[in-house]
Amino acid sequence: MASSPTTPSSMFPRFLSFAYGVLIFSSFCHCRRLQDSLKGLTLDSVRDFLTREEDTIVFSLIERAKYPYNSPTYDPSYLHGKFSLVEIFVRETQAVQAKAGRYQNPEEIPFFPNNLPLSTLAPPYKFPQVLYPAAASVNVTKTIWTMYFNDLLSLFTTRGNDGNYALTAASDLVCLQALSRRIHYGRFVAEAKYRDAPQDYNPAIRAQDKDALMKLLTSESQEELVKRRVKKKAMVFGQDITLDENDTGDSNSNRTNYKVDPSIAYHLYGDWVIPLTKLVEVEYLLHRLD
Ligand SMILES: C=C(O[C@@H]1C=C(C(=O)O)C=C[C@H]1O)C(=O)O
Repeated sequence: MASSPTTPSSMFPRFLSFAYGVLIFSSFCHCRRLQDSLKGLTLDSVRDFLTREEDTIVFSLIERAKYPYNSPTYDPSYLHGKFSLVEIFVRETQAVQAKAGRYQNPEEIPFFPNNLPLSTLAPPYKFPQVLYPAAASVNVTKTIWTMYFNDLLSLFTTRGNDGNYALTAASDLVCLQALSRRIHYGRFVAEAKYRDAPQDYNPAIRAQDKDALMKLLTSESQEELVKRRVKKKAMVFGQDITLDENDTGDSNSNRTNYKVDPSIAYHLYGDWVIPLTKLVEVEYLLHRLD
């Protein structure tokens, strides 16, 4: 028996139910995305954050590289006291920032938490609390401080002294804060990874097995991508721009002089930023079942 012909009018209800289905499905996806973005915590969203932080870090290094090393900034004897100019600058600036509410945001961690004013001028803001409270206090600011002054600074500044010590200290603080925010974001990365696969992480957490945790959270391909992208950002953001007489500014020439050597940016990430982020991830996960 021949089947009845499919007329446009008989297709219409089918089309409607199909469209309705698509609508329900897409609003379900939208709700999921909305929930995720409200929780702010998917591996994609934390990686987006880290990508944006790369810009801040590369720009902060470029700004610091405007000044030579300026050693009196770091030498306590320059002020005839116990502290260097940079340490006093950081302590006092962070105290002002604490008053303005900077450390209400769980992404922000001060370098010198003692001596910060207890009250803030800013009324409290309800930042999403997505971290596991017992694990949230992981803190590697001391390691970042030592790494920055002992290993990093001399790699991307020229030798010399131009007297701009206050500007130098101000640029150092911006670098330190950007590095610290990125590295301590490892807590959020770890939380996202844990929520994706608690069954994979729980045995290693119970055994307090740091090596197993390190293995679970490591993605070598992602690390390579990050390092190459940072190198490229240092090339693009830090190139000297010169205009010839007839240059409209549209062409991409003059890519040879960089304000910060792109391979230093690559190694900064490979040798310090990524390993410290992973250290933070491991330390966070060790307390994820406390
Ligand atoms: C941050 C992550 O975890 C690890 C650390 C990475 C980093 O610091 O860039 C990259 C890949 C992972 O080995 C991630 O997976 O994105």
